Amino acid sequence: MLALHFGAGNIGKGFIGYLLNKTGYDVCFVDVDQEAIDRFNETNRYHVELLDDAETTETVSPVSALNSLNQQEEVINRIQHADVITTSIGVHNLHRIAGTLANALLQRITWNHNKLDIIANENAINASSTLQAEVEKHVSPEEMEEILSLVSFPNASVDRLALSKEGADYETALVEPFYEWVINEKEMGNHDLPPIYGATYVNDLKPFIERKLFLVNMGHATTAYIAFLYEEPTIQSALENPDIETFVRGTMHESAQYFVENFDVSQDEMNDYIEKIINRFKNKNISDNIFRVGRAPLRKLGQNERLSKPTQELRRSGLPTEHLTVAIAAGFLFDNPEDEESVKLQNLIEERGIEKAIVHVTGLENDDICQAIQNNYTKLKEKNDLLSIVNQ
Ligand SMILES: NC(=O)C1=CN([C@@H]2O[C@H](COP(=O)(O)OP(=O)(O)OC[C@H]3O[C@@H](n4cnc5c(N)ncnc54)[C@H](O)[C@@H]3O)[C@@H](O)[C@H]2O)C=CC1
Ligand SMILES: O=P(O)(O)OC[C@H]1O[C@](O)(CO)[C@@H](O)[C@@H]1O
Repeated sequence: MLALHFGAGNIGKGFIGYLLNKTGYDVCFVDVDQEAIDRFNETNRYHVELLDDAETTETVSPVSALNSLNQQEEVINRIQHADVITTSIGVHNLHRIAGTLANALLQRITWNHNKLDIIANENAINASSTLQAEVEKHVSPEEMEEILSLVSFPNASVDRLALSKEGADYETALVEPFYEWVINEKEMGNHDLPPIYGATYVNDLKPFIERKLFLVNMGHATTAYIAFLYEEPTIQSALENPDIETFVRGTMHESAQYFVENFDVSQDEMNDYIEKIINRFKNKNISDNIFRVGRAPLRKLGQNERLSKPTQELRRSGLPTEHLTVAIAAGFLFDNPEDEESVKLQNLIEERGIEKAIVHVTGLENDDICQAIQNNYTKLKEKNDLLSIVNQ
């Protein structure tokens, strides 16, 4: 069985490629990083090191790799033969592979009548549907209908902290022991293949992807943005400060109310989930740079994203958002000259002012929330004490 995976980065290697290999697939990565591609093809393997006390290491083999930029024909050929296609290239990059996919799928459906699932594993709501919409832009409505008679884009939620070693060590992915890959079975087209090892199949993905994005990703991004203000270099060093830990826990408890209110989940279950996440973040075997975790703040502060969406939903239900509006304000202060989106965000604030920037970036419509974010932005800038801002 052949699995074609776009994105040989942290999640590609440490999570998706690892589980596809365990299921019995030959994994072929498609990436744009030629050095990484060469390394895969030289050794046909890589290592996955668990961030546990034993530093358990497993080898993933056989693997191969192609370059999506200068090996188009080979990539198109593999898309036609693949049994499953997956991605983890970043949701903002999905449009970059859509043209190649469209071209290859049109060729594939003329001769290969096996059903195909294409699963985008990105931190976003319905990333596979986003990829489908991008593919749609490259074909006529009739061609898309033909493609969709054989090809499906099931949505998924992926949860595992995956990072790399310092320097360009293409051969080793570092991952926490925990993982959760949840796939919407109702949206799958091919039910004949063996289930993916370690994956969970559900009929309703919404509670899973939202729980992941609005608690794990929200909490992680919040820690990074607050850590930046406290000049802490890593998520772990930041969470050693009890004020930061208390604050991050506060954002999660606010967000959790959205789930208690809207899904079949109890307060106790949410409390347990929150404590597990905080312990994962504090894993003493991880040293996670805040600029990696906080990267791309324009995306993370966006309308349907980890911070703004739960805040909007909670306000709609009249529930508290005191912590979340501070976390959003901290996001607007995240200033990393090496991060393209952070630079754009700071320029936007400079050019249009913080008030307009908040509305523009978050899409939040409620005047009270926007005002609260703006007030908190000023207080954080003046270096007011974090917990006192929340309690004012
Ligand atoms: N690292 C983590 O802990 C987690 C990451 N994710 C999600 O997984 C996705 C990937 O994240 P990471 O693996 O951390 O990022 P990464 O930066 O380590 O890997 C992304 C890979 O995609 C490649 N890429 C970019 N554009 C491409 C293109 N057009 N064609 C082929 N390859 C391309 C890059 O060269 C890179 O190797 C993101 O959407 C992220 O939100 C989800 C859960 C956890
Ligand atoms: O592309 P994004 O959204 O920054 O996703 C990567 C982040 O998501 C996480 O899985 C959880 O917050 C982190 O490990 C990682 O920093």
